[in-house]
Amino acid sequence: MSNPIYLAMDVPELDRAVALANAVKGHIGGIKLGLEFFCAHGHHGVHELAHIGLPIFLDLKLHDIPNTVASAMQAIHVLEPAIVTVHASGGRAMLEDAKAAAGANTKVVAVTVLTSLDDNDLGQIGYQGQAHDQVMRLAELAERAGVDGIVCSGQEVKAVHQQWKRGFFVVPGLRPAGSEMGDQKRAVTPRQARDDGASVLVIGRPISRADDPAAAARAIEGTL
Ligand SMILES: O=c1ccn([C@@H]2O[C@H](COP(=O)(O)O)[C@@H](O)[C@H]2O)c(=O)[nH]1
Repeated sequence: MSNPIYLAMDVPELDRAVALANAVKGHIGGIKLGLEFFCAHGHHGVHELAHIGLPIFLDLKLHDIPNTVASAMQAIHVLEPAIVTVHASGGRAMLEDAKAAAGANTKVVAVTVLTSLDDNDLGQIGYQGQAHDQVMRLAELAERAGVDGIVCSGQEVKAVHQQWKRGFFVVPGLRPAGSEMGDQKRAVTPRQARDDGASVLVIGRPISRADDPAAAARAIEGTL
């Protein structure tokens, strides 16, 4: 089985990002580039990291009207990303158009409820009920719309996996036992997420901010 760990490359400087990727590449299965990286370094930055030879996950969390999201998907097609994120709450038509515009080798995954939100936060933005129920609802919408899978926390992935057997599940908000939560609120360990059916484990700060990122990545890999 291939290594499910994707390193979240949330470092602002391109040379640091390349150095970090080179340091840990033997212990990860892919590289996740988010908004921070893409806004700073664009296509050039993606090419620089693609040279390392690992799959690239563009975590752009696209969320707009269907035509705009489809156009954005076409614009990043040339980068041949393995995975791209869109927001499930953009609605069914947006999800369908995003999938139709993506390349055949790109998985489109829909972000359900950010792992930095808990039930209380959801109440503040007007959602009734619990994060778990909202994730399940949006997972059903994503499956019907024909995208490849969803992004959810490790607290929901087992239930989603039972409901959507062939789905592709990206799980961020992972924390090895004893590490700092930071802004993550629905966190589990990488091992638990993997055991519960995660396809991809997104891990950032526990590796990128470690004194020895390669040792941290190797230690997490060893727990899987
Ligand atoms: O619900 C979500 C969706 C995306 N993310 C992203 O994952 C990483 C997590 O980084 P850590 O440092 O391991 O917390 C980060 O790039 C987020 O943008 C998420 O955390 N939750």
